[in-house]
Amino acid sequence: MPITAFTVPEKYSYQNGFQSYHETEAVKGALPIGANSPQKPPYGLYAEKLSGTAFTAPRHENLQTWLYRIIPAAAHSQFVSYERQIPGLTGESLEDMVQIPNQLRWDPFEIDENVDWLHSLKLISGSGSPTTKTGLGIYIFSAGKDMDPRHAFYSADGDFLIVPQHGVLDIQTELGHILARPNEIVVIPRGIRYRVSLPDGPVRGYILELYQGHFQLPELGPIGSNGLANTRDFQAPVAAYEEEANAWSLYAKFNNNLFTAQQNHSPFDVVAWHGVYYPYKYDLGRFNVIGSTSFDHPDPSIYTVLTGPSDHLGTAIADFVIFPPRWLVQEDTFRPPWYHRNTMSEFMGLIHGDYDAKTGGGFRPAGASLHNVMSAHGPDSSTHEGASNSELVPRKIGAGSMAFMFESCLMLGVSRWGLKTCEKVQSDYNDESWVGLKSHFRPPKEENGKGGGASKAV
Ligand SMILES: O=C(O)Cc1cc(O)ccc1O
Ligand SMILES: [Fe+2]
Repeated sequence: MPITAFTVPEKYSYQNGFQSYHETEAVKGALPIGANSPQKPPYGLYAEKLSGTAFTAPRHENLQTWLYRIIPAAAHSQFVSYERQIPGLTGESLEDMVQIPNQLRWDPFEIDENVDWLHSLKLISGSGSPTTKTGLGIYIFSAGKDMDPRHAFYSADGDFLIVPQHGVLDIQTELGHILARPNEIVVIPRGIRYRVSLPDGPVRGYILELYQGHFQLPELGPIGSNGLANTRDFQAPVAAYEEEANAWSLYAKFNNNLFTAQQNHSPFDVVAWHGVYYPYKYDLGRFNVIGSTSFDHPDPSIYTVLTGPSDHLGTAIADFVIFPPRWLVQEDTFRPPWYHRNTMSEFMGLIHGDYDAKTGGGFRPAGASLHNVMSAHGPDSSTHEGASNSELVPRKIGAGSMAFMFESCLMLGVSRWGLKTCEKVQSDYNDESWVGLKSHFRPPKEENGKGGGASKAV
């Protein structure tokens, strides 16, 4: 169910709509009328353009926003390499990742209470490169401290799709405030500066960074004009600003390295903005689930919330797919996911509850799994046993659960941190899940010594 019974302070006000043209002003009259860059913008503000696509991108893809701010973003010292190492982020690189066909599963990642959001980012998997704006990166975060009140961060590498698993993220962005709780997601597009504090204690979760393009809503095809994640349920912040002449540090993630620069004014000084390039959040409880009401288990693409398309229609660099609570009613059907091998790779996480393909207990909230290109997988043996014998009455599954998948057309590499340093890889994943699967093959008895081409194994 959507999050409804939660009162939020007024600073968290939102405007609704996915890639809708929004305009918002924290001070009435701060937006110029009928022009973007007048000789003197209202109230002595500077006009600044933020481009999320090429200037010349076609209109339906073009993502730009005009900001009206107290001091331009350019007013900072030169960036220098950030000397402090962030284990699992700096020092890891997409080029050094290993590609292996093994099915991988991770125990839950622990919360590190000693670090803030920025210092908690761990690159676990990915493919491509931010330098060529290709592919994606997958990160784990777990933090127990607010970011310093005068630190701000941005990634030049791509769009962050943040999946909180534990705790509340208070995200102050240049374009306004966003509060994100587990079962909600936040997208912070490339370049937007923000600061994360933790109003409710430690946090943990997953991030998909799209180095290429931007997230879109999937096509609905024969589903029609509504369904899945509905456009109006995406929420963008309203303009909020502060004016502060103190010493600030700015951190930039640039090809997965960190750089820092200094400035003497708050980066959160945008008084008004208008455009279609902005951060937003979405409550996964609002997802309208479509499913089979006759027979067979459908492809999980029916659960796609957002897609990061490649240049090939229907093939994603990264799909964000969820497995919400839903009714299963199919007749004469093996209802959990089938056994399969997929040309796409599948990285999965669990926000809370359980996942219907893995009842054996090894896939736990805050853990993860990776089934790479053509790596065979499917229900574990206990799930197979249960689902092949259960009475097929209508059944609600996943109450209180939310699993998700980052699905990519690319072969995903795994970082040194992901494979070794984190010490969470389960060595018994195959044994626990599939190696014990038994043969149930009972061919009909041969009549007159004829028929059947089966050879007997010796
Ligand atoms: O492997 C998985 O658990 C994810 C998945 C779910 C499903 O319902 C169908 C295919 C699929 O890859
Ligand atoms: Fe799968």
